[in-house]
Amino acid sequence: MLFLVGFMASGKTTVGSQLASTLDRGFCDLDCKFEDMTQITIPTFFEKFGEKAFRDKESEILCDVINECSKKVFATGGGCVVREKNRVLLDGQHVIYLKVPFDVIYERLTTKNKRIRPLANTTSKEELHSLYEERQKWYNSVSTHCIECEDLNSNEIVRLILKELSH
Ligand SMILES: Nc1ncnc2c1ncn2[C@@H]1O[C@H](COP(=O)(O)OP(=O)(O)OP(=O)(O)O)[C@@H](O)[C@H]1O
Ligand SMILES: O=C(O)C1=C[C@@H](O)[C@@H](O)[C@H](O)C1
Ligand SMILES: [Mg+2]
Repeated sequence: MLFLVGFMASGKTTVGSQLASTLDRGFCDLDCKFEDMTQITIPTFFEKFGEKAFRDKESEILCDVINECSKKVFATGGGCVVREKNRVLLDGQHVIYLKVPFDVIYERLTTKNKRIRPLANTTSKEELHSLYEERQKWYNSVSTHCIECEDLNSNEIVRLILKELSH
């Protein structure tokens, strides 16, 4: 099992699916799995049931996939590392942190990919920056490999990950 962690819009879905096909493995995006299982979109789930209920379900799904022990590549939700329980679950797994500077993230969130994100769409740039800073310690602590993505394209990031994993 291989997990990708990182802030919203850091490239987990893009890089994860490319990495999975390069490795000839299955790919699973845990945000998509959440929506498949609950039959409700994440923004609507947040609206109806709130963040705590979202985090409970997110944890349950992470626990299930870890117990399944498949060989897939998993893209986690950006806030998956917030819960201590999830950080413990990820302990012992191969976890890749896609580290992207905040300015790049912010640019992507506001221009490139305006997918509705409950925590990004209603938050100011300053608040998002604090959230980004607050989470750094958790992304760092759960990850076995940190990839400084900077301005690399997804092919280059996949290549770097493969190099890291071969060590
Ligand atoms: N290396 C990259 N260089 C430039 N743009 C990228 C790169 N990786 C991803 N992107 C773009 O950034 C946006 C966010 O990427 P992606 O959806 O893969 O991130 P994510 O971490 O899965 O985000 P989230 O799950 O929060 O939606 C997309 O528009 C994607 O095309
Ligand atoms: O950063 C976050 O807390 C989130 C990121 C998304 O991937 C989703 O999991 C959800 O919108 C919460
Ligand atoms: Mg994603």
